[in-house]
Amino acid sequence: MNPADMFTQVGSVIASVMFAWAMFKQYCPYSVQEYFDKYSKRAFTFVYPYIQISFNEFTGDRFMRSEAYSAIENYLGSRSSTQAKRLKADVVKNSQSVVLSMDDYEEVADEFQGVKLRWASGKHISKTQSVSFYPVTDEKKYYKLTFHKRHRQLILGDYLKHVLKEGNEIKVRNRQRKLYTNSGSYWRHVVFQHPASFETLAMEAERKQEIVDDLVIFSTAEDFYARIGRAWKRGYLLFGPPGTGKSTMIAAMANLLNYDIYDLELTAVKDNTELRKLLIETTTRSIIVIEDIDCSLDLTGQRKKKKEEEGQRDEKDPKPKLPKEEDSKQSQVTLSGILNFVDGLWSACRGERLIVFTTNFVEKLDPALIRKGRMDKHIELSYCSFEAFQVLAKNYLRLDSHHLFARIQELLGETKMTPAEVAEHLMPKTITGDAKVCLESLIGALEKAKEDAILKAEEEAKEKEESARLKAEEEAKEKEKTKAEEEAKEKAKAEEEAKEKDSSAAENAKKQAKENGFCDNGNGELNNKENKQEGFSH
Ligand SMILES: Nc1ncnc2c1ncn2[C@@H]1O[C@H](COP(=O)(O)OP(=O)(O)OP(=O)(O)O)[C@@H](O)[C@H]1O
Ligand SMILES: [Mg+2]
Repeated sequence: MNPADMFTQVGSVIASVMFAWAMFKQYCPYSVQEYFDKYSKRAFTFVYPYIQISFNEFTGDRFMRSEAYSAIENYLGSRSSTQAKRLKADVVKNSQSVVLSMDDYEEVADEFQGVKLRWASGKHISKTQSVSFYPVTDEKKYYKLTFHKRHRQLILGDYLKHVLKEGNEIKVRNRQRKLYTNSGSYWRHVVFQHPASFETLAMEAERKQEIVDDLVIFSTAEDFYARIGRAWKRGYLLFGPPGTGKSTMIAAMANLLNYDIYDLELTAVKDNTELRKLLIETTTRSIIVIEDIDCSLDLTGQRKKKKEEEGQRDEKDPKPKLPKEEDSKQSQVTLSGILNFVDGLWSACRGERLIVFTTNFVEKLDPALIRKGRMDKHIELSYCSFEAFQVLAKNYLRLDSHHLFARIQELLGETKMTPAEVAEHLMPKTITGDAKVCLESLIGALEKAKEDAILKAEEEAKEKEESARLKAEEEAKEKEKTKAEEEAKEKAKAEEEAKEKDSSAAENAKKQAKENGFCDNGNGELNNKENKQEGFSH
């Protein structure tokens, strides 16, 4: 048979089969067709030696993107770039790099422990159109994994675990980190691009290393936390005066661990329920930050009576930004709400999270809030030491040593200056960026700060002396006054007594006179009765 005849015959066979199929579809009852369909698929599966698994892009009814799907997408990215012919490109990491993934209806092969398998991408186009308030996706993408059934155990176990792990790692490496802030009960985000790092953080090297080790140990200790039955969370309390690097350290932490930041503004949270909702929406590998927790809420006073609070709050204390519960309908977050928030985080949310509180006044916080177990590590950030200054000098001026360093070391030992202030003096002062100018400016500022501190101390001592003198004077005056009062009292008493004595003497004399025959003439004079009688007779 020549090829032309063969093609003609094959063509006529195909045409006949298609005609028969069309007739079958047209005239056969629907139930029979369904029955036929079901059993033909079963017969096919019986002889077909491969297993297929589909991973859909969306799962659940809330249009949640499947974590498995995105992990597979990342995992297949590197394989697609070498195998697939049609690729999709996406820009990540602050527009600095391009990530490739396979386009729809592409196939790539993979190998795991000598077993060959195939991944294919595809999509279902939904025919139903629903009118909805929310955007509806008509395409439902999926990845399909095909492998021989004799490798079922290996693929369903180790291989899929390996794909998800590697995919998630790639995702973390490629993702643009985000800085979330809450506006009411929702989180809004921007791309997080803070250049702070532990290398540039001005701090004693030993303490810095301790913090870095603590963070790294935490981030790699998933199995440890699971073994000891603790949630994979850690709380940090950063405290110290303004400008000592608390916020900078948080950014450095996020950069070190590749975490997102959730900056929680408590004053914008309506109540405890809203707080809980925000917490639940946070994602894994993130740092939840509450800055200036002492100002956000009057957390120290919530357990005390209102009057006590008002009496105890002095002028130096920052006023609570948040009105009290009864005064405000805007925010009713309470200390117990915060405690539940932290404990809820510890128990309710899967995955690794850090929670960081910052404060300028650690002594004002309720001990319950910062106890170990809630805030595991307390880190004090204080005034600039010479070691911290050396880090700043290296960062700002690229200087390891300079003859002016000795004077700076001496001055830093004698006066207090925050790293923020020191850093300000190290900013370029001339176009040529002369380091000496900066160092001299710092020395000038330190000397002035020292003088000011001495003057302040003298003034304070004077004020103290003056107030002691005034107090002594006041006390002496008070003493004199009491003495004079006591003397006057005694004098009055003596006079009273003398009067009483006189009057009783007069009374006695009167009595005596009466007894002797005298009477009172109404003028206080005593007349003899007999004399009177004589006068009448005349
Ligand atoms: N330890 C430090 N190392 C490097 N830079 C620092 C350090 N401390 C402060 N700075 C510099 O000072 C600026 C202010 O620091 P930062 O905002 O971290 O202070 P803070 O402790 O959070 O202050 P506040 O209590 O007012 O929030 C930063 O932009 C940073 O450049
Ligand atoms: Mg800060």
